[in-house]
Amino acid sequence: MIVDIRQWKHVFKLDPDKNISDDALDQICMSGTDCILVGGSTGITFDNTVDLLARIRQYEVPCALEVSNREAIVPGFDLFLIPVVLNSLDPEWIVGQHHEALKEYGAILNWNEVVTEGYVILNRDASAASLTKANTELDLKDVIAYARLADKLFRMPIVYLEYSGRFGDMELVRRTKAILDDARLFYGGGIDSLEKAQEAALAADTIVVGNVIYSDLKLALQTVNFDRTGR
Ligand SMILES: CC(C)=CCC/C(C)=C/CC/C(C)=C/CC/C(C)=C/CC/C(C)=C/CC/C(C)=C/CC/C(C)=C/COP(=O)(O)OP(=O)(O)O
Ligand SMILES: O=P(O)(O)OC[C@@H](O)CO
Ligand SMILES: [Mg+2]
Repeated sequence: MIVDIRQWKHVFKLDPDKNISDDALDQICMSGTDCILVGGSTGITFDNTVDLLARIRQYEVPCALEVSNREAIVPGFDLFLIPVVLNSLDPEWIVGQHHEALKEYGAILNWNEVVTEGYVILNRDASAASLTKANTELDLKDVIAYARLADKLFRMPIVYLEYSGRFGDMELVRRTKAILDDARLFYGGGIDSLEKAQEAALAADTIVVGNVIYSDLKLALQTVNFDRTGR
């Protein structure tokens, strides 16, 4: 399947380390979201990723893997999204893991299926922030410089402002999107209602909805229904 990230406005992120019933998965996959992104920062294994992929593949919705663990690179996804944590203080999460993975997969992978994400993690309480030793004490100028670094210097197709677990600063998101020329701005964190989805969708290009799927499925499903015409 050919998938174009530039068409995505709404994405559900499913965590292979969390349980989801068949009925809930059915509703997520049939919700009208643009893509199911499979990923998480901890507890991701080859087995739980394969299991989730097999279940999602019963549906027509595009399905991408956000690679967070070299042991859990599973073939068969439509696309592979590769996070690079630009504000990590540890090179392991900027190039280290990637370097190791390319020793194994570099010669065989289909580069048309690989998309790099320039992550800026802004919630210091997120597990991804502690795992990657992200410097989350950033002001607007810092974030914009990281966004330009991703967009102009490294020509990454995605800048991802990550507040995982908390709803972020929409003014910062809006101002970051405004300086991007080519990259798409992904926003994720704390979207747990239609109102927040609407607000985030006005500020970013693509909104990512994760945790609320597991805490309140009904509210999660409502996030798909924001007005797409005003942008
Ligand atoms: C044959 C075949 C399968 C071919 C394809 C092979 C392929 C695509 C190879 C890619 C090669 C490559 C360069 C791989 C990169 C390897 C890798 C492990 C990179 C590191 C990625 C990284 C920086 C991970 C750190 C964690 C992170 C930023 C994860 C992103 C997702 C995220 C933030 C999820 C939030 O998680 P959650 O659990 O919800 O967190 P909270 O609890 O805080 O909410
Ligand atoms: O889980 P939430 O807080 O919705 O965040 C979504 C996503 O950005 C996590 O990587
Ligand atoms: Mg999560």
